[in-house]
Order: sequence, then C-alpha cells, then structure tokens
Amino acid sequence: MSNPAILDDLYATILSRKGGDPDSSHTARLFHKGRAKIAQKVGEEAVETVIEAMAGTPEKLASESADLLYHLLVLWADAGVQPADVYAILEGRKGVSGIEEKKNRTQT
Ligand SMILES: N=c1c2ncn([C@@H]3O[C@H](COP(=O)(O)OP(=O)(O)OP(=O)(O)O)[C@@H](O)[C@H]3O)c2ncn1[C@@H]1O[C@H](COP(=O)(O)O)[C@@H](O)[C@H]1O
Repeated sequence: MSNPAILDDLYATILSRKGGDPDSSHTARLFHKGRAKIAQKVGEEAVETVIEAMAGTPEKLASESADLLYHLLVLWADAGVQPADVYAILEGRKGVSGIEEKKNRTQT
C-alpha cells in the first residue's frame, strides 16, 4: 500500500520535532546538532544509496533511498525549504528537455 502524500506527511512530522527532546526523537537530535551535521548525513546517505545502486539489490537501494529522502527533508526543514517549493520547480520543468533546462540554468 502506498501513500502519495507520504513526503508531505513526513515533512510535517519532521517540522513538529523542531525544538523537541533530542533523547526521544532522532529528528530533534539532528536539529539540535545543526545544519552542518544534517548536511553531512545527507551526503553519507547519498553515498550509501550510490553503493547499493552499483553493488546491492533493488530492495537495499529502496531502503537507502528512504534514508536519503528522510535526511533531505530534515535538511529542507532546517533551511526553510518547503516540499511545495521543490514540487513547483519540478512542475516548471515539465515538458522542458533536460538539455534545454541546463542551457536555461547556465544562462541565468
Ligand atoms: N524516516 C525516518 C528515518 N529514516 C532513518 N532514520 C534514522 O536515521 C538514523 C540513521 O542512522 P545512522 O547510524 O546513519 O545515524 P546516527 O545514528 O544519527 O549516527 P551518526 O551518523 O550521527 O553517528 C537511524 O537512527 C534511523 O532510525 C529515521 N528516523 C526517523 N524517520 C521518520 O521520522 C519520524 C520521526 O522520528 P523521531 O524524530 O525519531 O520521532 C519517524 O516516525 C519516521 O517516520
């Protein structure tokens, strides 16, 4: 069973942990450690995701991808980025080829 709003739901849970007890919430602990630690975790989870893509199973890749998305959402929450901000960028790119999009980005 899948929930298409799972990223929004998880983001709301993550936001609710701001200022929470670092001893009872992993997310609160990450916020407590600060942006550099959260960004480091995103980097580590990205590397683990790549390793599973190259040498693991689809199941392990999916699991590492979930860890990566969770930590990325914590980073967005810490930096004041809403999932809707990212969705809007993706929406704006719909129908534009990747090559065209790169050209537009390097011109601005
Ligand atoms: N999706 C996740 C999620 N994915 C991964 N993790 C945690 O991320 C941690 C990654 O493990 P690591 O050993 O890499 O990290 P670490 O233990 O911080 O070690 P260091 O790198 O800091 O040394 C594990 O403790 C995982 O449990 C998550 N923790 C929480 N969530 C979601 O966030 C919600 C709120 O969680 P709490 O804030 O803990 O209540 C949960 O209900 C879940 O839905």
